[in-house]
Amino acid sequence: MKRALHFGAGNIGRGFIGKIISEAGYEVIFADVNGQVIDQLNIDKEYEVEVVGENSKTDIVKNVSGIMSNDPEKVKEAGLRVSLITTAVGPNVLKIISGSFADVIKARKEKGLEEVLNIIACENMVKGTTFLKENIYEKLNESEKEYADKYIGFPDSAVDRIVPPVNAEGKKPTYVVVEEFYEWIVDRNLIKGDLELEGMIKTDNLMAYIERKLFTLNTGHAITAYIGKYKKYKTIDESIKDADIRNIVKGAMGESGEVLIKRYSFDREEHFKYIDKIIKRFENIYLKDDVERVGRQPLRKLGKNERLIKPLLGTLEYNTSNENLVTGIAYALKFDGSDEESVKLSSMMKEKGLAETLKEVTENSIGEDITARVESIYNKL
Ligand SMILES: NC(=O)c1ccc[n+]([C@@H]2O[C@H](COP(=O)([O-])OP(=O)(O)OC[C@H]3O[C@@H](n4cnc5c(N)ncnc54)[C@H](O)[C@@H]3O)[C@@H](O)[C@H]2O)c1
Ligand SMILES: O=P(O)(O)OC[C@@H](O)[C@@H](O)[C@H](O)[C@H](O)CO
Repeated sequence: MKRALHFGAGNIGRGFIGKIISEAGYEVIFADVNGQVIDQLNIDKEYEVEVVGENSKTDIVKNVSGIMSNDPEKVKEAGLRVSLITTAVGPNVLKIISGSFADVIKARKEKGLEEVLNIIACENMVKGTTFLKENIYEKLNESEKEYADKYIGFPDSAVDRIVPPVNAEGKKPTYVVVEEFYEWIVDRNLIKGDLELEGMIKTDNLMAYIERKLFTLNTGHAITAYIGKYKKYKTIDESIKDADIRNIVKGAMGESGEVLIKRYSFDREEHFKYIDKIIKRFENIYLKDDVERVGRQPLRKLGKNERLIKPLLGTLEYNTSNENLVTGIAYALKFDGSDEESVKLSSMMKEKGLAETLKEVTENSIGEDITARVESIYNKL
């Protein structure tokens, strides 16, 4: 049986990527720092995935096990036995785990392995695998880099499935609830060997797909969360039902859409159908997706290559409208989530003020005009 190693046995790891890989006939070894989940995977060797929506169903994912990600020997041992390594740990964690990947590559070279290994980061970021590869290569010497160039593929990917955290009474810590929709798109040109997985779409045009997903779904999702939290809604489906929020969210997705249509020559009618389908996904009452989860890590989400600022910069490039995106950014700055980055953002806003905070988190990528417009909306909240 083919084997795969997946870093991040969280929502997406178990609810999407690990499930797809297991159902493609692989044994899946999960690596995580969450001992409770790892222990449960090793006890049961399977876990339950509830697919919720109009046609709900329960799937059992089999042939799984777990190792602690911070046990270098276990990670190296697993890395020698697999042909595929994937991640879903969060963009901020990729740098932290890059050393484990470097150790696996060194061990495979020492052992003289000539089988190919594909490494795919399945994160909400543009070119996550390329970023991971850069961090890995910093830890390799010249001959190890030559080995990696020959035998290791680093294809970038775009992942899409809404998978909220769940604490269901009487369910195991490995139980996960997912929506029906899923889309995993991988850059065909960077795959080594013949990686064929049912449920994985290979493309020559990955950037278009990554930007379409991140700057449509995640742009709208974030703004739904930020305004929803401000208006004291708990879940995404409650927020998107609020007509004022819906108008701003659809407006922002449309503004970002105009940029994507110009940049990638998307068919306009098709793209706006894609937007409508995503809004319907936000309305899924069975997901009970918390606005806190969707708004988490606002410093990351206000980054210049991220879901709010990158589309806004596109509107400046193409001279198209952006008032809803600007509104969304103002609400993002108001987000009082409980995660570390939200707490940091709140203290930055208190200590430095809006203009300085925006300048820092967006790496000085938006000018004074936009900042003034954000500030004027922010001050009325
Ligand atoms: N949840 C979704 O709807 C969704 C959908 C598409 C993409 N994503 C992306 O997938 C990634 C993971 O998101 P998630 O929602 O599954 O988050 P999550 O918090 O549920 O899962 C992340 C997992 O990584 C683990 N982790 C942290 N540090 C680690 C380390 N050093 N080694 C191994 N594991 C470690 C955590 O313990 C956790 O289990 C993010 O990039 C996210 O943007 C999420
Ligand atoms: O995971 P994040 O923090 O980048 O963004 C939160 C959500 O928007 C995200 O997890 C979506 O549910 C997901 O991108 C859907 O494919």
